[in-house]
Amino acid sequence: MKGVDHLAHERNKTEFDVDAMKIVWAGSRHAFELSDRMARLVASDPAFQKDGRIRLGRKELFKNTLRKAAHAWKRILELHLTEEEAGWLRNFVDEPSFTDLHWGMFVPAIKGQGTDEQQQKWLPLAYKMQIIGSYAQTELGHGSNVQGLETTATFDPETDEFVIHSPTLTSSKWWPGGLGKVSTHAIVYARLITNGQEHGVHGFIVQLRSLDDHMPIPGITIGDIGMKFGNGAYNTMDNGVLTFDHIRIPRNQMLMRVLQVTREGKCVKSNVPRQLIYGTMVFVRQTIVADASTALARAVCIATRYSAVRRQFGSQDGGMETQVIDYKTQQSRLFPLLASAYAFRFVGEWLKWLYTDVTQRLQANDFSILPEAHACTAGLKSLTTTATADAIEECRKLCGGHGYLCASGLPELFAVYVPACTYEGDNVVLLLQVARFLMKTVSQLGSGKKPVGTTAYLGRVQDLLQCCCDVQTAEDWLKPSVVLEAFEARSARMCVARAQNLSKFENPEDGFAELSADLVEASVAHCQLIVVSKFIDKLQQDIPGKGVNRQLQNLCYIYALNLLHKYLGDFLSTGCITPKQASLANDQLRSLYSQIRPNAIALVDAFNYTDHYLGSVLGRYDGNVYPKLYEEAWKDPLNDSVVPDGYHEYIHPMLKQQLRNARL
Ligand SMILES: CCCCCCCC/C=C\CCCCCCCCCCC/C=C/C(=O)SCCNC(=O)CCNC(=O)[C@H](O)C(C)(C)COP(=O)(O)OP(=O)(O)OC[C@H]1O[C@@H](n2cnc3c(N)ncnc32)[C@H](O)[C@@H]1OP(=O)(O)O
Ligand SMILES: Cc1cc2nc3c(=O)[nH]c(=O)nc-3n(C[C@H](O)[C@H](O)[C@H](O)COP(=O)(O)OP(=O)(O)OC[C@H]3O[C@@H](n4cnc5c(N)ncnc54)[C@H](O)[C@@H]3O)c2cc1C
Repeated sequence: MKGVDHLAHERNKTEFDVDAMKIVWAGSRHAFELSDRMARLVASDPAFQKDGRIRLGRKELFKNTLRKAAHAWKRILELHLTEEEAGWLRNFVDEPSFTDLHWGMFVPAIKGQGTDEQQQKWLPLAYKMQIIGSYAQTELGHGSNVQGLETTATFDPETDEFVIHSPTLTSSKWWPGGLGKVSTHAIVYARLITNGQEHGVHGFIVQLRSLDDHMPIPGITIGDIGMKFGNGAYNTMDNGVLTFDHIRIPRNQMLMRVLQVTREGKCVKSNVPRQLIYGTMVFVRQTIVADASTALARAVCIATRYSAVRRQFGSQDGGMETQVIDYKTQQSRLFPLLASAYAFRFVGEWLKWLYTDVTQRLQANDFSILPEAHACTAGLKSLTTTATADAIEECRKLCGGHGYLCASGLPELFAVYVPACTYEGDNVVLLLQVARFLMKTVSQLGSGKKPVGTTAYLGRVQDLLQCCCDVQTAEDWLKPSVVLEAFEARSARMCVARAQNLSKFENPEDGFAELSADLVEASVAHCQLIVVSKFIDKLQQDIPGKGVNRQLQNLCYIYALNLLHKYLGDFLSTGCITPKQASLANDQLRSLYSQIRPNAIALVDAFNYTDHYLGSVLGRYDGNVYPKLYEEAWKDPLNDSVVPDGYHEYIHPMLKQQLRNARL
């Protein structure tokens, strides 16, 4: 059987309506149609082809990205694409570029932290791309510790200006995307100083380059920070270094929604909390969670299709060998990743809803759920990006040797994805933020303050500390209430135990530092509970399409029970379940793998990825892996000549030398 036939055969086994699942995956029929149209538009446009990208040198690669970004912008204008359509188009172009920072951080920062007048002035310029913006927060010396940033913005009342200055080497802005070679402006985060007093870190709109000849404004030193991990990958982005030598900007270029500086240099606080200065990060972290499912689905799609095409061992009587997807070990590594892709999709959808809700409340001056929004975006960003980065590497291994070839698409996907564990907040630092939120919530339980939202379960902490898991058979693990209670009890018990340990310290900050590794584990448990509960919520919705809900149920339980298996130490040590119940969960997991198996190919087809987007010979829709892999090898520049360049200089003399030695 050829690879092509393998996948056709697999598709015939499907037990659910794939088209209906495509809509569930996309979020709505509208989102499906729109993303499908944009995917095809990009795939059919030769200007967006990606072949050979990994072989380009840095300069060529970067220029290629500039060309694509300009072409994308041209198409956006010609076709009058909406912001939503343009977002999809960017996704399928599949190449990090300065436009990400412009649309994803510069514009949102002005929207979130700028006053109405500032928005009226700057947004039209940004929307028309008459200026290009970056987000310059991180410095050489500090990234995580935002309050430790050293760049200063000192108000000069004589001229009604701020003087932006880099006082030390470590105060050099370092990392901002789009900054190195493209951006004309940036939101620069600096310590505000007025009348000799410090007022914390704030954002300032600073012009960096001339709009006429692109030369840096005098007093500004700016460039790219150099090559990053992997070929192609994130090297399409010009992450930059920037220093200021007493650069003057008008007073009205400080983003003043949170704090206003008057003509006299007086600071006047508005009614919005200081934390809103961090609002852009909340927005981007939310988009990163949605993107995690996209990247994970891509890797899983490649590994699943290839696992159905690939055969090793098991031939009987000269018959065909076993498809590697039929090995239980392959299933136990692959199917939880497939389930995670769906789980992250749904939690991403929910987080988007939460973010929209918070934004509306903020506009009405209701700041009550900002701490929860921060904890959820930080925690889920950390959880989903860590899991996705690990999963991409696991998918590479699931594809055996061929997974290591760039033609598999996996090395570049890994290299481009892995910094998501660091940017927008190091994943451990973010989990520590979640831990602070959880410990605060637990400490307030005694005062009668009822936790709400994702921490509502902590309000039932007494019950959760005492509850006994009600599982007697493997089938009992298919009850949503049972699974939910196990995850709630585990998280609640871990939180309470950490809080009790913390209370033993005289100084809470000392305790927090000493127990930080344990605290991070509690944060992970809490975030996993959120993902499981949002998946279960999804199952309660009316989901049309033959067999679709059944598949989603299977995936949901695979996600939850695999976590239970992986984090068994937590569940057993907190006494949430017994070893016998853990063993029943494992039995159920194996059964679920068998049920998912015939649907695996259709479940990845439901992602609706074009071959262009996947960029993988192993993950081709038609399964025609071997002929294409063979064809691909000959495209390598090393194969341009039969005898390699360097033969006469290095190989030939060596061979001759050996011949001479042999004669001696
Ligand atoms: C192809 C061309 C196409 C063209 C078409 C264009 C159309 C395209 C359309 C759209 C494209 C969009 C694409 C978008 C994609 C985006 C790409 C993103 C790329 C990624 C680039 C990366 C950027 C960055 O990395 S920016 C830098 C990020 N830096 C960090 O994250 C730093 C991490 N550190 C922190 O967050 C914190 O400062 C801290 C929390 C760790 C600090 O701790 P601490 O010192 O304790 O904090 P303090 O300042 O004292 O404050 C404590 C209190 O504040 C609360 N809090 C903290 N953070 C937040 C927050 N974010 N929100 C709310 N509240 C917060 C905290 O809980 C404390 O509260 P408490 O009540 O006092 O306890
Ligand atoms: C590809 C990429 C793109 C980026 N784009 C931008 C951008 O556009 N704009 C921008 O401003 N920045 C950008 N950044 C910077 C990024 O936001 C920071 O690198 C990130 O926030 C991590 O900060 P750091 O580098 O200071 O790490 P560090 O904080 O120095 O982390 C080093 C180690 O210390 C640990 N650590 C740090 N603090 C603590 C703590 N309190 N407790 C326990 N452990 C701790 C971390 O877990 C980590 O293991 C980008 C970074 C990358 C890699």
